[in-house]
Amino acid sequence: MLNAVKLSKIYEGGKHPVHALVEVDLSVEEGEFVAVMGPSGSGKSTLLHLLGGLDSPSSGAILLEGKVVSSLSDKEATLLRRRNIGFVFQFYNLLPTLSAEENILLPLLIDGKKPKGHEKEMEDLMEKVGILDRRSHRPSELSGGEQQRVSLARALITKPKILLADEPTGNLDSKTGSQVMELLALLSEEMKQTIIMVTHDPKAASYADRLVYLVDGKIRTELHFEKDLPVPEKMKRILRNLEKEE
Ligand SMILES: Nc1ncnc2c1ncn2[C@@H]1O[C@H](COP(=O)(O)OP(=O)(O)OP(=O)(O)O)[C@@H](O)[C@H]1O
Repeated sequence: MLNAVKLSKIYEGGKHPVHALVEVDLSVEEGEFVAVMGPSGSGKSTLLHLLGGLDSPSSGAILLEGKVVSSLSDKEATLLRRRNIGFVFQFYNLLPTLSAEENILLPLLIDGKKPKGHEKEMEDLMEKVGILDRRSHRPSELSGGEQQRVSLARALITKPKILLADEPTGNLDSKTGSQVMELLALLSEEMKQTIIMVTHDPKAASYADRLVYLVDGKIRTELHFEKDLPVPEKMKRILRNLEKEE
């Protein structure tokens, strides 16, 4: 589904160039749920931004379903993002004046589509993420967990090939965070949604199928979890890996 080949990013402009990513190779299968962890400054967000076409690499390539997407014009990259990539962020990024359902339909409007034909999809999605009874609420009338569910539905309304999540539980309490992670795991398992998630939280990472651990812009370790391995067992392995790194 998604391949990064010798992906490097150098930020120029400061006193010294920063080598944020150094020849990273990564292949993600359809329906796979990958967690990316690593110390602060190890290149996690840079990787996510490059994979999502928000920034371009200094060298190397990104292929989406075999097609090179890392050297597109700005216009092409915008269309690619709109139609193939869903984003979820730590602070939800919902528009405060719009209701939950208006927020969810926004990506379709931006893409010039009429929301009318998508009512059923939207309702199915709202039901799936558990906010159907909150459809008319504005973000300020929703809890953090509910807002994150709205932002998840908004990211999925365009049926993106890849869902990219940057610290999706970073602003949630532990219980609400676990509920959101259960939802992501369910989406990957049942809807074959491909997900790449950056997180600092070992518990959140334990819901993924694979952990990619970055250090100094390179993949230091990868843990592949067997299917159906319980979350607490995955967490033990992740914590063991973190101990080894520290
Ligand atoms: N726009 C930029 N210009 C210059 N340097 C940058 C820029 N963005 C990131 N960097 C640097 O690149 C390196 C990797 O940053 P990145 O944000 O990808 O790390 P991260 O692992 O996501 O960190 P954190 O966990 O703290 O969010 C860091 O040294 C950072 O200071």
